[in-house]
Amino acid sequence: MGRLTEAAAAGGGASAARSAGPPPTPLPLSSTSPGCTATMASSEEDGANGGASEAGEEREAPGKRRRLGLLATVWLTFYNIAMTAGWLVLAIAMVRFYMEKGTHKGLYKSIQKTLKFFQTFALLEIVHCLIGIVPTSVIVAGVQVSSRIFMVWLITHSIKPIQNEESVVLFLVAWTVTEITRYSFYTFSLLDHLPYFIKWARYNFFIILYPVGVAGELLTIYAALPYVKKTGMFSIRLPNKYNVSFDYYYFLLITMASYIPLFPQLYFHMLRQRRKVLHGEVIVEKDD
Ligand SMILES: CCCCCCCCCCCCC/C=C/C(=O)SCCNC(=O)CCNC(=O)[C@H](O)C(C)(C)COP(=O)(O)OP(=O)(O)OC[C@H]1O[C@@H](n2cnc3c(N)ncnc32)[C@H](O)[C@@H]1OP(=O)(O)O
Repeated sequence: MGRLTEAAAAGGGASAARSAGPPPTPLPLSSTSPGCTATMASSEEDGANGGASEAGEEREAPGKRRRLGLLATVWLTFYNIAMTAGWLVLAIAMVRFYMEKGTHKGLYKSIQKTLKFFQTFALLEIVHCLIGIVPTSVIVAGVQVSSRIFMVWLITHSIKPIQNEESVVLFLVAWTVTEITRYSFYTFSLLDHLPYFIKWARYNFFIILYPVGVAGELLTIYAALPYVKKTGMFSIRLPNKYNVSFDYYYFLLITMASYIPLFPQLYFHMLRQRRKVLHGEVIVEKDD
């Protein structure tokens, strides 16, 4: 497979880029629903085919979206408004906490309920993709959401001694700014009144916020390692009647290592989306 990048200069953003694009390329992974794409490899596969996922299939997702149109639009509008509001509440709580206390110590504890609620609610993003009401790649959404859920529940919630680390603030701030921008982008897009600065923010902020967030996450996991090793938490030792063993410490090391191949894929995916949406480029996969 060779990659050909064309500047479409259509200026119509993602939707125009989609309609100008060629028929979808067969995907390396089969998808699980008509509206879902299942690869991180190319942006037009992620979004531009609108969900037609198998070779030779007609574009199903646009049809499906039309059929589900009203219900899907109402639900997504509600969902995005709720998520924007949730992350705004979180942002205000963090700013207020810091202004009142002058320290980040105790910040996580004070906002943890809101954070857990809204970040867990974001699992619905995988469902949205699986049922085909958004064309985002299920793998991209899955990696993004599961790494957040992992950070919230299996790291910061479970390992109290690391809750006051500066690195926690780092990823909290990166997540919060990102999500306010992202969900308001979706909301205004659905309402057909997208201010340019929100579109610009959605496809520019991540350039800094993604590495900042990932650095915060990795430093937090790193800070958790000594505690996990000392306590043996979430680990299963032999001998036991099931004859299985699991070491959470090594699991964390493997998770940290998995950022090396996975994060660049997410980052480059976003850079491709940025070129497509802000500069109207069409990225075309062609068979040699
Ligand atoms: C068990 C342990 C697992 C651990 C795994 C470890 C490895 C992890 C490695 C990587 C870790 C990453 C950690 C993340 C950290 C951070 O988040 S730091 C903060 C900065 N973060 C960001 O900037 C995130 C940016 N990334 C993204 O936005 C995502 O990749 C995305 C959320 C999945 C979005 O992907 P994308 O394909 O670009 O989707 P969109 O362009 O947004 O959407 C495509 C179309 O779908 C429509 N749409 C999507 N969602 C909605 C919705 N909720 N409502 C309405 N519409 C939606 C969207 O509008 C697009 O439609 P069109 O405009 O018609 O194209």
